[in-house]
Amino acid sequence: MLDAQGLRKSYGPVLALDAVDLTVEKGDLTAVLGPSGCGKTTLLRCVAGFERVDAGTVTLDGRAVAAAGTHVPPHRRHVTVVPQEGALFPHFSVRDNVGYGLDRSARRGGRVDEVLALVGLDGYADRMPHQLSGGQQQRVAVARALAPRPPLVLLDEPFSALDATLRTDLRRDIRAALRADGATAILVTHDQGEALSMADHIAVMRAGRIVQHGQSNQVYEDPADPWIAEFVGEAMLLPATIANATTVDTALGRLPLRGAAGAAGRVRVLLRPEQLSPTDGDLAEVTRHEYHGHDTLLGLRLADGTPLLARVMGQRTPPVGASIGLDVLGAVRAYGDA
Ligand SMILES: Nc1ncnc2c1ncn2[C@@H]1O[C@H](COP(=O)(O)OP(=O)(O)OP(=O)(O)O)[C@@H](O)[C@H]1O
Repeated sequence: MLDAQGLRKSYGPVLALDAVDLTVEKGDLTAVLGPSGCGKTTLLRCVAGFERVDAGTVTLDGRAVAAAGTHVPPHRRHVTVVPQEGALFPHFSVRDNVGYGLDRSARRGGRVDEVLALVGLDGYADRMPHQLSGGQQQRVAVARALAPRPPLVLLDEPFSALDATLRTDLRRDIRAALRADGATAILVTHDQGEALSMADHIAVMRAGRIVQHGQSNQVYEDPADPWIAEFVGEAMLLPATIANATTVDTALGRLPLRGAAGAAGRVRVLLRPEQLSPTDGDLAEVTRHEYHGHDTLLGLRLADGTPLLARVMGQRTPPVGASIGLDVLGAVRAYGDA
């Protein structure tokens, strides 16, 4: 549905996009995930047509909308945007906000009620925006973006102004609404949890480039480099020595490698806290607890001083000061830049 190739965009001396490629299949929700200032919003604006690209092409549903000598303006790209805060028309009812971009036959055909139901706002059509909570306003903004069945919906940090509890429900409901409507969407976020819980695919962006693009679980389990590993979740990078093609020696013993060993010799391996499971033994000392309700992060220290984290469920939490052994679950990814 979207094929962007070699996008470049500078603002004076700042290179905001540096040869960005991004493809999104029909019906897919792709998160563009990256830290502040990496170019996410610029990428959205180039796709939507609010910015002209300096180089590269954007093809939407088979049609070139940006290329050398071509710049199709935003209203002719038919892409819709859900901004950070809904930007609803304050003097229009919910129905009129959602129906704004629709022709008369679509409005009469019940599309407004259909998309309001999809976002969980059955019965709200006659309210005014100021009679809605922040979360409900964002739901209306999503309904409005879905209503004309655009080729692509762009969600620009749509939940960032909402509190944490509300965000969780909204993510789930908006993901379900996009899916039920068969929409193709890009979600821009700097929130790893949001990207992982909502998106089918994640494109990780750093300093104007997409540094990894894959299925969400792949990006989390098999990050392309240590920076991505640390950016998408809690990561420990443990010094290790390649033992053979399939295993590596670490302070936690010999561990199976995920993928090929690559370079021989000294490496670092990626461990996630949920891969470490406490057992009987005296490999590590528990130094602290970080309680999260559904689980606890244990701060650990190995005999050589190496700090580690293990994520455990409540009933198995060893106390601070305890000596424990550690089982490592699953394989580890090695990085050759030790
Ligand atoms: N209109 C502009 N003029 C000058 N520089 C800009 C402009 N818009 C963006 N930039 C710069 O381009 C770079 C990328 O900005 P962009 O807003 O795309 O990042 P972002 O990843 O969306 O950040 P955030 O998450 O903070 O919104 C930044 O260095 C930013 O300062």
